[in-house]
Amino acid sequence: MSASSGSIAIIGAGSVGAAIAYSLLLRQVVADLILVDINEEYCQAQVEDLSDATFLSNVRIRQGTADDARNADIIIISAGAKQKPGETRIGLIDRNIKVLESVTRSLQPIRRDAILLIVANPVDILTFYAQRLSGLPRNQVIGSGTMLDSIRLTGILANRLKVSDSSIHAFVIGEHGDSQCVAWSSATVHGRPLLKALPLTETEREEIATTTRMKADSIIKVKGFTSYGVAAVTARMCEAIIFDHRKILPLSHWQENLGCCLSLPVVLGRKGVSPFPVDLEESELQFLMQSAKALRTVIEGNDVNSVGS
Ligand SMILES: NC(=O)C1=CN([C@@H]2O[C@H](COP(=O)(O)OP(=O)(O)OC[C@H]3O[C@@H](n4cnc5c(N)ncnc54)[C@H](O)[C@@H]3O)[C@@H](O)[C@H]2O)C=CC1
Ligand SMILES: CC(=O)C(=O)O
Repeated sequence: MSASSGSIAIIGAGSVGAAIAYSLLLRQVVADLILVDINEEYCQAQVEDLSDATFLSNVRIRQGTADDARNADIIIISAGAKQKPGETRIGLIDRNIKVLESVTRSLQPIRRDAILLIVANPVDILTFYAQRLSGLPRNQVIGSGTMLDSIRLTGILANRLKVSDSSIHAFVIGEHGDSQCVAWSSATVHGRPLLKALPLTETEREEIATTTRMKADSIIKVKGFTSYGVAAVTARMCEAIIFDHRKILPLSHWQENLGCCLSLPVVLGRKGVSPFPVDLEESELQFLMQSAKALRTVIEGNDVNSVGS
């Protein structure tokens, strides 16, 4: 299989950026990958290491600058601080908003049809500010959001049902963080309501939702970071964009009615995201409202208020 002729720039070549590059390289999503990092020596070493794997694909990988990145089809932002064990994603806001400001400034003038993918945390808040700072249409600035949580949830459910992950459609919605919730009412297994195929008590549902929500914390506690899951998720997003798959995925995007960015299912293709309606039960809607309120509180209560306004 050969890669499409496009290019993807990854800004932030740490554990996550390198894992994303590796996934894109193996999946041959585009012909050219550009890695950019403030730590140029480290970035060069990551490129050297990754280039030892390019014999498996037709992808070229190189170190670049913001000038190179601004002309890419997709620009991924994985630059920023990561959580220490026990720290919340929201706790990263002060450090990572500064990184985002500097990165988005360096990307100007940005290609008008570029898609900006935000991966750094807190991803929903940073997606909101990246929309403001980049000047791109909001549908072209997307956060990886709860797609990773949804993959984690699907894995648990598939295990219980002893079926493949791909037979299950189940979404985590809201914040990629503590206020997220599972949209149980819309979950299906091969088209059948999931709760019919797998009757779960309220307590069991709560346990599954908690395990899903806490998975990153339990990994970070031991190895200090997560990278492979979000890398696979980002590669899938890039494929959907480059090949205009119009895949329905739970991603962080602008919510006009809620005044913030959070995850609900959207259609993802070459032009970015477009809405896809989802039916939620009243209790799920309440959770979603609470999640939006939690995110708005961070935006309103922070001294990042003036960013890009
Ligand atoms: N959305 C998600 O599901 C996930 C998000 N993350 C987030 O991804 C981010 C990166 O995590 P890691 O790669 O583990 O951290 P890391 O510390 O390994 O790498 C971060 C990189 O960003 C670079 N950087 C910092 N400021 C920069 C700037 N102004 N311009 C260019 N590069 C800059 C650093 O030099 C470093 O190489 C964190 O915010 C983390 O919380 C991590 C896992 C999953
Ligand atoms: C770190 C993070 O956001 C995750 O693995 O979900």
